[in-house]
Amino acid sequence: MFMASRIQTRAFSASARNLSKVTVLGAAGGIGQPLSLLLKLNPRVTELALYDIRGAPGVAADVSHVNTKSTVKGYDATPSGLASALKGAEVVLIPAGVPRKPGMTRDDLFNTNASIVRDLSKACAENAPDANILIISNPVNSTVPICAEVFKSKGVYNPKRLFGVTTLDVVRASRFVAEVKSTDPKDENITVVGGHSGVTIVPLFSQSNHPDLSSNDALINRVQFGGDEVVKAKDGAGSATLSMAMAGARMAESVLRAAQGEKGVVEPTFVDSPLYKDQGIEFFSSKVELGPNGVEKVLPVGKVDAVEEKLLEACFADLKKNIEKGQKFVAENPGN
Ligand SMILES: NC(=O)c1ccc[n+]([C@@H]2O[C@H](COP(=O)([O-])OP(=O)(O)OC[C@H]3O[C@@H](n4cnc5c(N)ncnc54)[C@H](O)[C@@H]3O)[C@@H](O)[C@H]2O)c1
Ligand SMILES: O=C(O)C[C@H](O)C(=O)O
Repeated sequence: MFMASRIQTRAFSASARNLSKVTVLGAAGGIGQPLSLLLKLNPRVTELALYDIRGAPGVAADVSHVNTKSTVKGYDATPSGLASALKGAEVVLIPAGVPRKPGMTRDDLFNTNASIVRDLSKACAENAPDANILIISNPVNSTVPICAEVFKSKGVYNPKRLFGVTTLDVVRASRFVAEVKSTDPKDENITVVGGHSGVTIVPLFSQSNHPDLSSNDALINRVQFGGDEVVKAKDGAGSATLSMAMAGARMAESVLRAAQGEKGVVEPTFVDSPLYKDQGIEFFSSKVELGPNGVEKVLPVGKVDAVEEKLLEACFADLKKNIEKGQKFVAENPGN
């Protein structure tokens, strides 16, 4: 009887039993705090683990008073604190790192954020090798390949479990289109593919309810450089945090829905992708069907028009460089 119940318990994954530990690395930051709050409000999250190099216990104490069922714990900024925050996690969100100031590109963050993401990825590979890793830290086009290289070096790389969070690009696209067309953003489903910076962000309006918008240069530019609007308005105090928290929480919710057995969950995300590997592009953001094992299926980009064809060409050139820069960084700077 005892043996039978043990075997039965093991037969169900934590997710199938709806026990989901979610960890945020960089939890005390501009994104980390509202993201932690939104995760605390998500009934799919049963345990919330918050880690930062400063301030995570305080954020955890605060968020823990929200009267939802999940437990919340803030971890000390020590290697053992980080390891404990990660052990048993099903989803790890990483918004750790510095944000842009006006005049900077996301690539200008590389020198600081590459080593932060490398070191946190190492901790993930060692303590939560089977977790779904959701990378928010910029430049996403390079930090996701950095994480992949670290997992490979530890022999635990599973391309189905690594996601660059590009949700904010589709959130913005649907909002901006709704402003132009006087519609409700919830009815606007805009596909955005490529990467997450400048011209690597490619909206495919020809596939939307408004194919005419694919010749609207101002709108294309707004989607590609939407992040700059916020950086400029914050005037040195950082970049998007609140809209990003919403987008990150949506991505985490989708991963958990799929993990808990829901079929047909589709999100745009920057993943190890077969779509343009023949052109040397190893990672690409497109619609991805999620499942209990992470990436279930990378969906094709579909039909694009002549304008979008040109946008994709410009995207490929930059994206390839960004990806290779991340891979080279880990090869030359493996860290401890
Ligand atoms: N993917 C996207 O769409 C998207 C959107 C917005 C911002 N971002 C990026 O997210 C990152 C964070 O932005 P923010 O506004 O929250 O910045 P922030 O400076 O407000 O917060 C970053 C947090 O990371 C923490 N941190 C730094 N190094 C760490 C480490 N080694 N381990 C754990 N925590 C560490 C800091 O202490 C800080 O609390 C930036 O790189 C930004 O460019 C990405
Ligand atoms: O613009 C930034 O630097 C932050 C983020 O990538 C965004 O798109 O808002």
